[in-house]
Amino acid sequence: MAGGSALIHARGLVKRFGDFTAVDGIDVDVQPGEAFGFLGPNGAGKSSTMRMIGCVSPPTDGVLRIVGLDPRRDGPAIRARLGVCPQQDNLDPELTVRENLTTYARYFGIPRRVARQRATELLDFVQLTERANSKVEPLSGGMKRRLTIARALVNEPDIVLLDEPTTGLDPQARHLVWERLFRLKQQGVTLVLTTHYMDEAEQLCDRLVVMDGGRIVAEGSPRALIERYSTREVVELRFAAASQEDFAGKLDGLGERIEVLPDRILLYVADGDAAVAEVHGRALTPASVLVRRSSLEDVFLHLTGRTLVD
Ligand SMILES: Nc1ncnc2c1ncn2[C@@H]1O[C@H](COP(=O)(O)OP(=O)(O)OP(=O)(O)O)[C@@H](O)[C@H]1O
Repeated sequence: MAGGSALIHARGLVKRFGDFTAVDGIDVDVQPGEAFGFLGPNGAGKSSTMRMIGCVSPPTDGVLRIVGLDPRRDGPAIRARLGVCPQQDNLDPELTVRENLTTYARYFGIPRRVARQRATELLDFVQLTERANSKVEPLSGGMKRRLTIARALVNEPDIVLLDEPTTGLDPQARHLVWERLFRLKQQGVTLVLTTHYMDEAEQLCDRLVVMDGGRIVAEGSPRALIERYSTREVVELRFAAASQEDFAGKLDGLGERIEVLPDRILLYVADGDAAVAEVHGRALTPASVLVRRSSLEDVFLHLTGRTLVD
C-alpha cells in the first residue's frame, strides 16, 4: 500500500479555491493508533485538509491515500471506515438522542438490533444514557458534541476525524470531551484532530503538524517541538507603559530570545527565576511577572511571529 502502513498518507497535497490556495502542498503520514493533530490559527487550511481526508472535498493536486485507498476513486469505501465529527454539529433536531445514533447506523447498513445495542453502549460511553429519549435541542453544547462523537463511532471506524472538537465549549465541557477522547486513544482508536488550542494539542496529540498559510511549518511530538523551537522556561513581563517596546532594549542579552507583543514581553530562558532576578538587578519594575514552562504557543510564535489566537 502507498505510504507503507500509514492510515493516512499525503504527498504534495493541494486544495485550491479558484486562484486561492488553501492547502499548499503538504506531506502527512498518520500511523495506526496515533492521535495526530493539525494545529494552526483560523484560515491555516486545517478544515480544508480534513475535508479532503473525509472524502467530502476532492484534492486539487497531490497524492492522498486513506487506509490505502484513493479518495478520488474509493470515496464510499473510505467513508465507511471513517468516523467524522465536523466543526458544526449537524445532529438531527427532529430525532431523540438515541435515534440520532440508530438512524445514522442505518446509513452504514448496520442491522437494527446491532444498532440498538451499539447506541446503548455509545450513550454510556459519552455519558448521555439519562438523556437517551430527550430531543437534541435542549442539550448543552458539550452534550451535543459528545453525542456527535458517539455518532462518529457508530460504524466502529478505523480513524476518527475531529474538526476543532472543543471550540465554543466552556472549560468544564472541554475537559469532559478530552476525557472521552483520551479513553478512545487508550482503546487504540486512531484520532485525527484540528485545533487552534495549544493546550488541546499538547494534551491529546502524540504527534502534530503546525500549519500556517496552507503550509506545514513544523512537525513532531508536542514535547519535541517545544524542545526544538523554544527554551525550557518563559518569563512574561508586563510593563505599565503605552509601549512595551520602550523596555525591550533594556532587557538586551537576557535569555536566548525576546518577543515583544503589544501587551507583554516574553523572555525565552533556561532558568526563569534567575532571569527575573536579573530584571530586578537592572532596576526595572514590571507591573507583573510570570514564569512558566514553554508551550506550543511559543513554538508557533517562534515559527511565524504571530500568536495562535489573536
Ligand atoms: N469553499 C471555499 N471557497 C473559498 N475559500 C475557501 C473555502 N473553504 C475555505 N476557504 C478558505 O481557505 C482558507 C483555509 O480555510 P480552512 O477552513 O481550511 O482553515 P482552517 O485552518 O480550518 O480555519 P478555521 O479554523 O477557520 O476553519 C481560508 O482562507 C478560507 O477562507
